[in-house]
Amino acid sequence: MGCNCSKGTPANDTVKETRSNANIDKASKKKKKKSFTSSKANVGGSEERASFINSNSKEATLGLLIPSDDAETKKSSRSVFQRQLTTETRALLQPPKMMTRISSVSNGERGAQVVAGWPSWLASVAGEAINGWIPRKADSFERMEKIGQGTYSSVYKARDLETNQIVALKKVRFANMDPESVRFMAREIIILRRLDHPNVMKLQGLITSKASGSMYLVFEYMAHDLSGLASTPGVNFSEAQIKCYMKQLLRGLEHCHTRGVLHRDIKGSNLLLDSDNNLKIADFGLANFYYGDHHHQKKKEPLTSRVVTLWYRPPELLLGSTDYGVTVDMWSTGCILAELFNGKPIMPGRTEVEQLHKIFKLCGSPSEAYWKRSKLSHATVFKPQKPYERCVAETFKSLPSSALALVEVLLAVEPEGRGTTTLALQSEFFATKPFASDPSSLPKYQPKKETDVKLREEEARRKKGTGSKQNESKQVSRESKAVPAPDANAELLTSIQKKRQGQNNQTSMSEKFNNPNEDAAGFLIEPLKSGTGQNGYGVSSGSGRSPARKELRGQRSFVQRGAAQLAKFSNSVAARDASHFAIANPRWLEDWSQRLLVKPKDSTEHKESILGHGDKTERMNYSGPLVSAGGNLDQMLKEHERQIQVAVRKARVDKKTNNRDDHGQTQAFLAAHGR
Ligand SMILES: Nc1ncnc2c1ncn2[C@@H]1O[C@H](COP(=O)(O)OP(=O)(O)OP(=O)(O)O)[C@@H](O)[C@H]1O
Repeated sequence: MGCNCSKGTPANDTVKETRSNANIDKASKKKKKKSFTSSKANVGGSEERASFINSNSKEATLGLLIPSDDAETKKSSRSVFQRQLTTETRALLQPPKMMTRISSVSNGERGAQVVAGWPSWLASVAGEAINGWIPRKADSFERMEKIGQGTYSSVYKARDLETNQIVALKKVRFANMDPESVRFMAREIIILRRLDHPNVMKLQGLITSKASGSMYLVFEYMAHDLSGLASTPGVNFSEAQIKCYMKQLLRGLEHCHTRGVLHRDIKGSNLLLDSDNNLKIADFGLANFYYGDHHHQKKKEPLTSRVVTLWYRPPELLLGSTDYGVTVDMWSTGCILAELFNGKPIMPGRTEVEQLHKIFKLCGSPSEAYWKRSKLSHATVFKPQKPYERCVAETFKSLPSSALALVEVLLAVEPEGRGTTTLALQSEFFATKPFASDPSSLPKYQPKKETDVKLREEEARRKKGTGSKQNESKQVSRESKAVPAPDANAELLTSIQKKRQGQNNQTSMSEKFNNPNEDAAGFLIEPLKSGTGQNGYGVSSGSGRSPARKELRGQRSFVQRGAAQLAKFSNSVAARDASHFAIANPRWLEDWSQRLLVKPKDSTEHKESILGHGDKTERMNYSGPLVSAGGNLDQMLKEHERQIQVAVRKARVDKKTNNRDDHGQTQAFLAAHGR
């Protein structure tokens, strides 16, 4: 039989309530007695010390050191990158284990932070995120090329001159130190500092200067991401390899959940791989703390439902749930598992409505009992009149039975059925042959990330002289590699960005990010040189001779190459089955019709506050209705369908005239909807 994780509850995902802010205050009082002296750290690791002299004892109490209680870190011979307080002081300053809000620190503490080199704007707004750490200096890194562009950050490759290690620097810039965006970043930092696991990206340090309005998060450099790797022509994952990646993902997630953290944006491009195939969960920009079920005594604060990239977003979030837990990450994990076998994303929806429809078509619609007990805010509109049958088994009949059993559990349409990471790790999938490969036994791949794929495609297009506009080509490449549109979860983030931009209307943020001079401020810039192989990443190294290769050859490959292409535009959108949806509440009808058709351009949409909780009121804002209020859902969906068809026809014409590839259909559709 399949795995035994169908009835799990998040029992293992508990977190202990630990220290209170009182401890932090205590620590801050201690700190007040101390003063800094500067002393240059030696290059080379363990001997390095940034002195922090206790004025009484003259003892060095602050060192550049590996957390001494971190066996894992030591074992992996990671050197240390962030100057930290001693173990004792650090323990006192640790963020509380179950923290749901970003609390401010005392004036004394803030003062100490400023003395330590943090800018006061940061210390005052995000004191807790930087507690116990002192900033690294930009000039202790040699900055190399830009390797990624996120929604609110740019990522650079760099060399840490103190350790000679290659790192990734994630640059977050704040327009006028906007407190809200600083707090968002602080939440990410606090969460990252809470986590310490080989399968979770470790925050190694922070770079800032007193003057600059930006900040860099320092991470270990990772050569690949799972999404980019999976879509590489010629790369076929074996079952043992898929198990290897899934095991690491589940272990990393188990750690997050145990520490009370929901990732809320699990997708292939956020699963980074080093050259030895070690997987780390990255990008905690949407992550938040949550209360497990055992915290009933505490009033649960609502969470926002506008998280998780659309293709990986579970039905309850699409239905407006604000009371959820680890099960949202379990759903995304199920999508990834099926995708790895399938060779392409399994539910590439373009709108929330279409996404929900795809989910119902594949996973069936929830039971009557679920609709009743869940009281989801959008249920009145989206409860189908006739239930949808589940067809996961038929759809994925080529999967090994133990894999299918796990997919069935993880993609349970009702969240309670999805179990936990711990249960998934105990499932038959991991207990049956072929067992998960050891990461280091897998082939070494050329460095290749989703962003590399995009860049390469854009470059190829430029060479071909297709003359397509930049943003169009971005969409093509995104679609062509079956990567979800980045604005699929932009609802939450656009407002942050808008805020930043709004307060700095001379130059757009992206212009600033792309200005090499501005970006380079304070860094030693790498001299132009060829051959990055010395940096120790992915060189295809005769892996054909390795035992892993033999093992791979003997195994079935599940990745259908052609499938890694564009999830092609299809007319079978929500409109097809519009009649399934009950139309009960005209207000929701109106909201959803607008949501379906209108890009939330000027949106201050339903957005969780930085304290980690949703707004008390359901609030959605739109740029303006495209359908008249009071229209019925059938009409609205028909209109949607019509617009899509017009867009498709237009794309076909464009394709002929512009000699573009067939991804143009999607571009045209996106363009028609103002995306
Ligand atoms: N440690 C790392 N090593 C190598 N590349 C990285 C690393 N961290 C991030 N990147 C690259 O930078 C890109 C953006 O990073 P990240 O996803 O953390 O930023 P973000 O602004 O939160 O992005 P998003 O818009 O996806 O939420 C990633 O897609 C990834 O390719």
